[in-house]
Amino acid sequence: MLKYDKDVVLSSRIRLARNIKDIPFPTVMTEEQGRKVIDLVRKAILGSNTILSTQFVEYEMKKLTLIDRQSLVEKHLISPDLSQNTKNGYALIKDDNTVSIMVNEEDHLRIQCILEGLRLNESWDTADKVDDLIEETIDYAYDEKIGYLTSCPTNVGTGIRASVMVHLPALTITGQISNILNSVSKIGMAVRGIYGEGTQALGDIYQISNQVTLGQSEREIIENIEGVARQIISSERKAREDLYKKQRIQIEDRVGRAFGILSHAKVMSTKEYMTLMSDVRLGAVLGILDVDINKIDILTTHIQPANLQKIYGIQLDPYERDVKRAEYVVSQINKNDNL
Ligand SMILES: Nc1ncnc2c1ncn2[C@@H]1O[C@H](COP(=O)(O)OP(=O)(O)OP(=O)(O)O)[C@@H](O)[C@H]1O
Repeated sequence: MLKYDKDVVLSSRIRLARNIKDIPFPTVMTEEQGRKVIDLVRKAILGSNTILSTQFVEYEMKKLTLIDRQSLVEKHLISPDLSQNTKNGYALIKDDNTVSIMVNEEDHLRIQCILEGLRLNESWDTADKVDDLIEETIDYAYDEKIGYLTSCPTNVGTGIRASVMVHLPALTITGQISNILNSVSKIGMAVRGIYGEGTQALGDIYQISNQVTLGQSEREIIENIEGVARQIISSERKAREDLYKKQRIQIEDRVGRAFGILSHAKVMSTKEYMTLMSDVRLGAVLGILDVDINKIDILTTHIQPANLQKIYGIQLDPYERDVKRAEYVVSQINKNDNL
């Protein structure tokens, strides 16, 4: 069994939405108020007397190139929305990339902690600590009865979104996926694509999170998502086992073909990579291929458009990117010790 159920769960994320008392929400605040929010958050973290003050790096959206901002999105360190806010968007990101504090997104603060595998409780503990540190110097907009006040009513209360990013190739191949996702939606969970709201589920990867933030404690919300994640993990594992038992040749053929293309292609779009990667990841978990899934997951981040251009250090048009992507994937796949 893989550590933290990584055969199915790529990562766990906790994010907290917070606003500062007496400053209007980002949608209606002035530029000066936006600046003030940044100053307060900087002081709360970088000016604190804790080890955290030395571990965070600041990123001001307006000072970053489009590729740099896009790369942060591709690494899940900031949201697509924040990357587009070149007026007063700002982020503090921990040097090990596990914690990001997004400033002037939909709310003044979005604190997120992402860890590999199924580790929602650990992510919560970390996000909670950062939240407490900020609260030492900042007064949050908080109502005794309702809880934390947020820009969008769906986040009011605890302001928490707990999510898991899951890889579900076998449920997809066997056609059980729509039933599973429908039942998940029916019990009040949101199902999103790999880059969050409004994005596609590329590579059979889905993000499942809570919709409700009010009337339940943070721990209860986390327990619910964890419970759903555990059920999905066991359904996916069962589907993988059944599939491999009943259609051994077909699965080996599918995995082998995907690996063949990934190791020999000359031109490859992100979408094609994601489809093939899903089969190779499945093949690795089933033991058909001797490939480390941690390395596949790193490769999946590296081949995204902005990250690829950062790796090559040049700006590339879409076709050039497809050529370089194929070149990069082939070099990494064939580097056996590395993959
Ligand atoms: N479990 C996860 N692992 C890695 N990244 C995640 C995970 N869940 C969400 N993300 C990333 O966080 C970013 C924001 O996602 P999303 O829009 O779903 O969340 P949100 O900011 O909490 O939502 P909202 O603004 O709707 O309240 C996206 O880039 C998404 O890929």
